[in-house]
Amino acid sequence: MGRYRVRVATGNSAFSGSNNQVQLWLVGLRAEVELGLRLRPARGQMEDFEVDVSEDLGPLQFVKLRKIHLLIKDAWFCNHITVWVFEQSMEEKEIVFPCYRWVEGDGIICLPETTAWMIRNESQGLFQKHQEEELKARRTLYGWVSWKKGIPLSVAAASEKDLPLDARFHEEKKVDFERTRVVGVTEIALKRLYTLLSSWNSLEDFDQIFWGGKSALAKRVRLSWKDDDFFGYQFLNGVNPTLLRKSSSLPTRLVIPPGTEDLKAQLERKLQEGCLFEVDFSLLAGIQANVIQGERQHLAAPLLMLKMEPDGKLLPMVIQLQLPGSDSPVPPLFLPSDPSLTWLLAKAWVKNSDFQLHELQAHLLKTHLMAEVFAVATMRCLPGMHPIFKLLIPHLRYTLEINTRARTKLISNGGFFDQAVNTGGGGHLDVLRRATTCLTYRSLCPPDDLADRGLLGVPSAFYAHDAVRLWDIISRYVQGIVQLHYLEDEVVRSDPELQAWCREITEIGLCKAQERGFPVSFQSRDELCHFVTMCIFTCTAQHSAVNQGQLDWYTWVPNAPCTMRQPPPTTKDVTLEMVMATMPNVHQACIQMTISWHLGRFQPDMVPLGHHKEQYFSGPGPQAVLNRFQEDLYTLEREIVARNESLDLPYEYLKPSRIENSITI
Ligand SMILES: CC/C=C\C[C@@H](/C=C/C=C\C/C=C\C/C=C\C/C=C\CCC(=O)O)OO
Ligand SMILES: [Fe+2]
Repeated sequence: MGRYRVRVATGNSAFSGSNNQVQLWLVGLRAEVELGLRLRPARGQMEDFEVDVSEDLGPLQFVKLRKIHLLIKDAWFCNHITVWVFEQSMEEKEIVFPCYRWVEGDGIICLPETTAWMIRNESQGLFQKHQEEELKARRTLYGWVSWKKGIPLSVAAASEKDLPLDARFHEEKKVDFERTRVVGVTEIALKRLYTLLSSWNSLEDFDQIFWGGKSALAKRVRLSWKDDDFFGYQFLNGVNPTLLRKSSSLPTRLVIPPGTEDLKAQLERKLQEGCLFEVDFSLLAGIQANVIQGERQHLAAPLLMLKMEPDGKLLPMVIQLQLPGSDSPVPPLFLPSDPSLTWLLAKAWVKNSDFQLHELQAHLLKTHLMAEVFAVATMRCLPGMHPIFKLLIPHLRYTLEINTRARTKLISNGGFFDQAVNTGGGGHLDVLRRATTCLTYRSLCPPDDLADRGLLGVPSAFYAHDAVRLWDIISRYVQGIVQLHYLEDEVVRSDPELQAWCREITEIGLCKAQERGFPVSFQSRDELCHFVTMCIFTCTAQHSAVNQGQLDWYTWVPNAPCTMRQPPPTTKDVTLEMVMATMPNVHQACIQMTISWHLGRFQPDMVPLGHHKEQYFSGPGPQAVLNRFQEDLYTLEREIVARNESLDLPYEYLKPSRIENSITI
């Protein structure tokens, strides 16, 4: 018995309130009581009321709530219920029941109090029963589907409309996304009209469409894209810093033609000096090129060799556009000393190839699709009261919807890849399949990946430096939360939901990825922390590193052509006509500009890394861990700002204030 003050907190997004009435129960260890209220929750409001309860409820464990509609169902977004307990001769006690979900229909929803997982063994099985019922319902809502064979599984949803309401964009996000889509459609139409009667036979003609959404750096790209140091810089700190690696030997595919022995000597000297680097696009070899409006497109599988200069500049030394083969046992090598248009076209082929592997491997597969596997497995295996659910859920916001939209608009039949990209038309799916077969756990963990690629400690590798710093900061945050909940390794080993989550990711979502280093169980807190750190890093920092740069590096189309309309050159005699016949046409270039702007622009409702408002945990312990996380991020922010001040090209993509807390675009 005692007096209770109850606070009902409603979400702040549009339509979060409800005209339906809400009924509440307090459920204690010894009894439960219906509060007899009929509340109409209002958007953004916290509504308090007090009740005297005659029964002895015992320690509160749940709040149950139900929305009652007379005529019209009106969904309600409940943030949380907070209860203050006034008991005789005891100071007031605050108990929080997190929700952060839509309440639809008229079913009863059970909200465990925030520390339930820690006391689950003393609750006469009440929490266990709740967890089982919750996961049963979630497994019905969140199903797996194989969208295309040979790539990670996705959420079962033909379009975003099929997703559960809790996975959908909130109104503000949806309106913004649709508005910019309309802007994009309009922009493409206007550019087509504007260029209908104009020429398209010089590189400067791309200026005719170089308006609309673009950044200051995009304007710099337009001026500097032909420069070799600007070209090389992008493999270190551009939109795709994932392919560059330090050479440990001359690649076997690099067949040196007779008469170019001095090139071989230069390469070997740079190798000996430890400053030879390479980017190998062999993954593209043999991929079927797209046919766009009846016009066959073309693909290459380049190898690029670069040298790291003492001043930190990375300069291209040689480009081989195709693998040696029976029809071309000694493919031509293109050099900086070649005629300028020849060398420019060879570099354009490298950047077109980089566009393919960036968008499909680094961006879609290694961030979006990985995050989707984490999201579906989390919803299917971890109950809301589980500490790893609480840790991860803020980093999974909106991901299922943006990925579903990508599958229906970008990489679908007739989508933008089919309309304007030379791996479109089905080749893009083969690239995804090949990339999936070489997707290792190590490649998703920067300390391992950058060590394997020889990029640790390289002064001008700003992505590498910032990625390792962020990994360490996120790792400390994860360890802080894990150590509050798993007091020893045995607790990890004996947590059935956690072990099921691990298996569901590796064996189901990633289609038996244990052969590529992914775990099928966690044997220690360290193993758990490493994996969860990888999840959060992938969903936040890594996506920021490979998504934001689309606006900067892809809107000046010649810097990263989305398609190539003629075969790669086999001689050094390249004319401007050949270059312009190869580069994307007006329509393809307009699509590239618009999509790059749409996907790379700053999201208006973005939540910066570590600054989500939802409070899934309560108490001083978790709050101190989150505070430390935010402090560490702020320290890194200041470090990066200070470093960037001395740079001609500041590296901004891993500035914590620019990293979104989840993959939403
Ligand atoms: C290869 C894709 C890489 C990563 C996925 C990407 C997510 C994209 C998700 C949705 C984008 C879908 C469509 C774009 C929407 C509008 C574009 C604007 C205008 C297009 C004109 C038109 O609609 O005809 O990560 O960011
Ligand atoms: Fe993205």
